[in-house]
Amino acid sequence: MAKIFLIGMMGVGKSHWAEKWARKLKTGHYDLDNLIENLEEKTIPEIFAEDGENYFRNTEAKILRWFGEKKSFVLATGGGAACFEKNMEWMNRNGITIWLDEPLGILVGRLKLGKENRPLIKNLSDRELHSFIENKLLERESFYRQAQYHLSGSEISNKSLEKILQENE
Ligand SMILES: Nc1ncnc2c1ncn2[C@@H]1O[C@H](COP(=O)(O)OP(=O)(O)OP(=O)(O)O)[C@@H](O)[C@H]1O
Ligand SMILES: O=C(O)C1=C[C@@H](O)[C@@H](O)[C@H](O)C1
Ligand SMILES: [Mg+2]
Repeated sequence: MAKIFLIGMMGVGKSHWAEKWARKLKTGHYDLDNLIENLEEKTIPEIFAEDGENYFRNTEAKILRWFGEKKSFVLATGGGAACFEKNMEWMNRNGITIWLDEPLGILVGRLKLGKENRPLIKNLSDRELHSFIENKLLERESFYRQAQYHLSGSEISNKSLEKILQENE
């Protein structure tokens, strides 16, 4: 049984790995962004546009705390979740936190193809996207660094997950 919180920048692969790793661990796989959308019955861009980012961040923090009760899961948080409402401290007290990290070029390349569902980058040109992500990484790094584990590039693997789990048995 493991309580795993995946954190890191948008596009790094939190949703992708949460699904894979939950299947491997035969446990529940959750995505904080999807849970917010289901609760609000709106897409994330709609929530940002109609209710504002503050409302989104409050809802994100509230739903995150549901995981205090759960015994086993892999949760993909949203890209900003670690950086608001003392969420990082809370996750560190309530499970294993893993920062997934990829070089800027990889993030930008992936995000170019997936702007529509991400309100913070939806209206940016490709050139603006590059500097936006670069600045956001600088702004957020001090939060992400608080995670118990930091996996970067090729370190993001099943093998690393197994090692982390062994250390936390
Ligand atoms: N290791 C990988 N190899 C190739 N493509 C990947 C990999 N990880 C993620 N991707 C692709 O990159 C895109 C972004 O991944 P994903 O949605 O998992 O990111 P995220 O960290 O959950 O982002 P967000 O914070 O915006 O929810 C997706 O299209 C996904 O399929
Ligand atoms: O990096 C962010 O602030 C965000 C990332 C996404 O996962 C969503 O939570 C939302 O688009 C905001
Ligand atoms: Mg995601």
